[in-house]
Amino acid sequence: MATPILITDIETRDVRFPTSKSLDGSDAMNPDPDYSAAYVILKTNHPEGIEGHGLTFTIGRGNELCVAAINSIAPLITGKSLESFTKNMGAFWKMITGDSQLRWLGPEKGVIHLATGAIVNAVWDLYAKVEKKPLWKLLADMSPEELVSCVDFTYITDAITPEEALALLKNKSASKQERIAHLEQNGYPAYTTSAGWLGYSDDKMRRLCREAKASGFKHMKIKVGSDLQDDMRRAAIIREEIGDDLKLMMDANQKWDVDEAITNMEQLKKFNPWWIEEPTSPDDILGHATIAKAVTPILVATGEHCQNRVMFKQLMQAGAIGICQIDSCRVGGVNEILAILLMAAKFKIPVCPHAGGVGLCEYVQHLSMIDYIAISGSLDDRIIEYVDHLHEHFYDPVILKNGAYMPPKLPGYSITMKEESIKDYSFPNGKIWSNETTKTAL
Ligand SMILES: C[C@H](O)[C@@H](O)CC(=O)C(=O)O
Ligand SMILES: [Mg+2]
Repeated sequence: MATPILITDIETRDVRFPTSKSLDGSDAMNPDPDYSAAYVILKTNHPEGIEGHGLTFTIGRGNELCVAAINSIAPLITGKSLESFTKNMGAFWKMITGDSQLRWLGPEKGVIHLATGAIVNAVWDLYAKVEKKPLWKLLADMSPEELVSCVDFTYITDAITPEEALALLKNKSASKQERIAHLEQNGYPAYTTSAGWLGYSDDKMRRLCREAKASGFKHMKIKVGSDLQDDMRRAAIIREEIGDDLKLMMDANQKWDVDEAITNMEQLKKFNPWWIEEPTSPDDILGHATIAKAVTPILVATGEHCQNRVMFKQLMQAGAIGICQIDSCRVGGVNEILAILLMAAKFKIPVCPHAGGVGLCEYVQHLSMIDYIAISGSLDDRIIEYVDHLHEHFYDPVILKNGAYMPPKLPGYSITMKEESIKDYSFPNGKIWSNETTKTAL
């Protein structure tokens, strides 16, 4: 009998990139983000030294809280075998989120859930590396029954039951190989946000629009929500650069009240946006429904701050979203994402993941691919966000060809950061942060 693979130790790191210096990632609500990762490494006794890596994304201050929360969850998995989790991934997830004392900190929301995302994703990374498959392939090779068993249906059976999920997956099962072949040939379509960060000058925006168009993107997103006149001016510049053929999306990052969102979109609709993202508070389900009704045919998109599957369920049931933006670590990792993908497929809502952050592009490509291969079976109105920052810090960075994500080939969840990067960007003592010029510039 093979020796069980044990999780022998868990290491955590606080890694921060000073992106606020160049205003990369800036928006109306978050004008100076430092893209950061609460990073976790699962050490094992695997003979080849395989480790599980995961991260949860924050924008700087407070990253240390996520690291502390990861350390609080760590004893739940330390000393246990990988197999004890993988034999029933749904039970594994319930064990993590159901801890009777930690649960009080959420439940399933906020810092503790962000930390859950990092740990759960690290376990999936380890699982995929041990199986020598990229995560999307590990999931694609699972039977419908195995996929369903990864999901905790607690609180969502009024929207989808395990039996319905199974039927949905079985329906797509026979044609999985065709879709895998399509992805390997053409990739998964992407859109870029990199031209439209709020802090960029008009000249920079114009240059980046031209570059993005030349590299094959058919969709672009800009930030709105600061000052309406400024939003109109910037939208006009972008439309001038990209023409009428490319799709334009707008992201208000929760800046508006419900009525304000409706009146502002009345003005901004002249630029023909495909969707308005996070028009108001992420917790306001009925507010989103009101906006969605008022701004149609513009779609309402949200999800990057949607804390769990229950909120997604309500957004879908209320007809409040036209686009579902899963976030790989805001909710509790791969298991909960599968629950959301299944509900989105049932409600026929396209999933276009959020990826504006460090490592999020690396993560979400796997999620959209499994959605296409095994769950929704469709690419219609589905695109993955791409931001052109910090990929050089990962061992297996995303590969885009002609505006599409190519399926990752290396085993794991593509989230392993280079040791040198972890060391240099560790906060507050890494080289980058102890360097006086960095401090002065911030
Ligand atoms: C602070 C982040 O960069 C945020 O603006 C990302 C985002 O809203 C998106 O990518 O969408
Ligand atoms: Mg957004």
